[in-house]
Amino acid sequence: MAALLLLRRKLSTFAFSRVLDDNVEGFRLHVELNIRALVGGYSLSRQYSNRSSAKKIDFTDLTCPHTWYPNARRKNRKVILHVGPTNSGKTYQALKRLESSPSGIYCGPLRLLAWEVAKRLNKAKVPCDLITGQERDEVDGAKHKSVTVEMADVTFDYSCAVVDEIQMLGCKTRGFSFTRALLGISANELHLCGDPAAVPLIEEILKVTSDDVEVRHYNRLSPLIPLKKPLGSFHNIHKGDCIVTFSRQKIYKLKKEIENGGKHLCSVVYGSLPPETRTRQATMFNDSSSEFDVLVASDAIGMGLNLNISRIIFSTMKKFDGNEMRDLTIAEVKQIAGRAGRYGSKFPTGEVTCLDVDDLPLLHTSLNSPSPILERAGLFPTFDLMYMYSRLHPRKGLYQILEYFLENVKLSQNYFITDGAEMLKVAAVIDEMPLSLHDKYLFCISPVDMDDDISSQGLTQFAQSYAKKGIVRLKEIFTPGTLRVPQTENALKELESIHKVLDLYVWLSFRLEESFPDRELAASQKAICSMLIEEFLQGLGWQKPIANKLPSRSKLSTLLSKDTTQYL
Ligand SMILES: Nc1ncnc2c1ncn2[C@@H]1O[C@H](COP(=O)(O)OP(=O)(O)OP(=O)(O)O)[C@@H](O)[C@H]1O
Ligand SMILES: [Mg+2]
Repeated sequence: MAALLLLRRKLSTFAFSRVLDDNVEGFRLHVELNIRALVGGYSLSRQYSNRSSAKKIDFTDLTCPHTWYPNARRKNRKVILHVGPTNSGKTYQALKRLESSPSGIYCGPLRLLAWEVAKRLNKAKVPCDLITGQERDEVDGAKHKSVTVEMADVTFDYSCAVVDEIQMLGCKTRGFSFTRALLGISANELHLCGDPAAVPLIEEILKVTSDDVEVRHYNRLSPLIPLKKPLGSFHNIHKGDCIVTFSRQKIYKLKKEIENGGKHLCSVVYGSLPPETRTRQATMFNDSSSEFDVLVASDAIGMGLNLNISRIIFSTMKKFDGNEMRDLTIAEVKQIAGRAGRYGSKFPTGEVTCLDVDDLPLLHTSLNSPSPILERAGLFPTFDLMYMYSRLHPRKGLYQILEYFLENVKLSQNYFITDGAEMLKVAAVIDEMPLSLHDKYLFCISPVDMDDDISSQGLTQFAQSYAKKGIVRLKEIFTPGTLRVPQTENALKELESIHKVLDLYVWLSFRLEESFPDRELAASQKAICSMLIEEFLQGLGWQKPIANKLPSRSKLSTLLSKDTTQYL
């Protein structure tokens, strides 16, 4: 951990899984602009102006979340649900509409998808910004935006909006961001793409809005064949195969094993890999002139992505979900299997199988069953509700406020409360610091991984410095020029964590610009981290000489010895 200095405070580890992505933009706009938000039919500003009547408001009443979005409620939105199996052209049709609209927004669940859509629109001469928690790639004259769903702006008026993978509104950690997009985006046309299992719930939720809802059903565009035979041995791997497994150790083990066979080089994609590395690994696999013709991946590839995969091979049908090992759900199996044989790709007929014969029955039954109907959508109290509540209870810290809301919240039958465990972990650490409620909240929704020691210590350090001095210089915590190519898998994990800390700095720099002034340095060091990780990945297993994949060693060492943004 040579690169991270002054990380003094060790945090206790928690058993919860990773929770929140970035949704601060939405919340901040909420605070600034949503003073007219309606709670249970009352105007919050009117009620709030009078303390005694404010006391009568039950801020934990979340039974009418559609009233939180006055802009969308003023519209008579035309909502089109594009539903069907994977690879049926749902996103394609919605994007065609987006492309031909005078202004619009695409909201996706993954940075990779937002990136793919921005690239596609710009290529089609429709200028499109790419906005994620840690990126603002603005294009001259753009009236379109491609964003990760947490960044959707619910105060802006669009001609057309697309929310992809809408069934994610049932996700226990990120569901509320999809619900917010569903209820809050103000657009003439709102296109929702996803699994048919979400249709009844969405229709029910939208009964209380004045939207017109139309459902369009799609069929698969090209066949997906579930094989009766398992792979059996890695000797049977061929070009275009993607082996799916769920732990990073297993990913590296499989990559080594396949590469040591001497026939194939493997790209890898998994969640904690820096997003830019994931993008490059996926691009390398997709590129038919590249020697990386096999993919080893986790379920990080499982949603909406168009990759040149001919066959998906499940190395296991079980996954650790933060608490226990469990079988993959029907929806997960279908999503992952659906990456094989994408229409219009090099492999238009897809195949799917397992490594082990014992796993085949679960694969086959999952592929033949409909996904269970979604019963409820995620919801989370908005910052302004918590803020109003805090004004009446000034002694309570953010932890107590969050806990109070999570325990007392009232919901209609269409909703469940999103898991607040990650936010509570952060609140427990920063509540004693002299920070405003809003700043504390901001740290709570930042993309910190509190289960990762280095990442959580980074957050603590940033919050402490910010509380004490109001300005956080990156060099206080990080020494540029000390990053090295990892030699072991542990060193690799450490580098991934350092990347997360740098990523957190960039994220904070977009929200507290003056207090986190070293965005460029953090971004350049992030880029170096991902190159070093890729260098490590290339050094694994069997080696073929590879031309021009990365900067040469000498170029890399020049990069490492000075601060640069050259590779951003
Ligand atoms: N009408 C079409 N003409 C040409 N290409 C198409 C057409 N429809 C779909 N495609 C292509 O087929 C592939 C799959 O389409 P798309 O990504 O829209 O499927 P999807 O139903 O959204 O799948 P998923 O559920 O996995 O997200 C994409 O590469 C897309 O560009
Ligand atoms: Mg799609």
